[in-house]
Amino acid sequence: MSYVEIKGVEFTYEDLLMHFDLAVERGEVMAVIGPSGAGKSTLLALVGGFETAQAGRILIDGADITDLPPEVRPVTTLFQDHNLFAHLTVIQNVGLGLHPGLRLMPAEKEQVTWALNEVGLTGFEERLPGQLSGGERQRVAIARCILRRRPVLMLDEAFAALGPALRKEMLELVLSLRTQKDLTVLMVTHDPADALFAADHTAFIAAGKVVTSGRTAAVLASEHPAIRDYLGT
Ligand SMILES: Nc1ncnc2c1ncn2[C@@H]1O[C@H](COP(=O)(O)OP(=O)(O)OP(=O)(O)O)[C@@H](O)[C@H]1O
Repeated sequence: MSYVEIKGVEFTYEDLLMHFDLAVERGEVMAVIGPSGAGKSTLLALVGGFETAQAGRILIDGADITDLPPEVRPVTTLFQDHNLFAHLTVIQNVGLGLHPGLRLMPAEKEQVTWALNEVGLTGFEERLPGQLSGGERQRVAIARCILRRRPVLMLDEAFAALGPALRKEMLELVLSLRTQKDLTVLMVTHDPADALFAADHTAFIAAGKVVTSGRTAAVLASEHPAIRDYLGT
């Protein structure tokens, strides 16, 4: 049995019927690529519980999570934007990973300090998001994710707005956290280079279905017309 199992999961938006089957092994990074509107974000939303499957089951570590509300799923998601509250300091934003209130007990503050250190942001505690670079803001959001201690981390084009060098740096951080914290990572990206760099396996999605999945290099080299079209090669 795979660590994450998405089995016959169906969801419809207007005229697009999506039907997903996908298995992700424990500790791997799986990239999800495919054309705009293919259903990549919807797939992540279904796993995260922000959308509810109309049919099929989602299992994580053997437990059926299909009907659980998002906050109790063993999953945390990092989006491209809107991960942080602009009026809250770094420490408050990260502290939200522990509980929804803003008053942190000393032991909680210690945990936040630990998480900020893990992402290389010691000394940034009292800044507001507006006083950080894009990469630093995503580091704050990652710190909150690791504080939530969920075994599955999902990235929805989380680094798409960053330049190539910074994107690589952020992916390196994710890879190192994956190893240290035994995370399983599902990562939507539009950049095949990101998939090649970070992902053991890649799933190619088109028109609401997983067209193919396998080793990243093999998927990117596939002769499947939809993949060649998408890559423009
Ligand atoms: N809230 C919504 N209401 C209605 N339709 C939606 C909604 N969200 C997404 N859709 C539609 O569902 C389909 C899949 O969208 P989704 O965002 O999952 O695609 P995607 O592969 O992530 O695209 P992109 O790469 O552009 O982010 C699209 O046709 C989109 O227009």
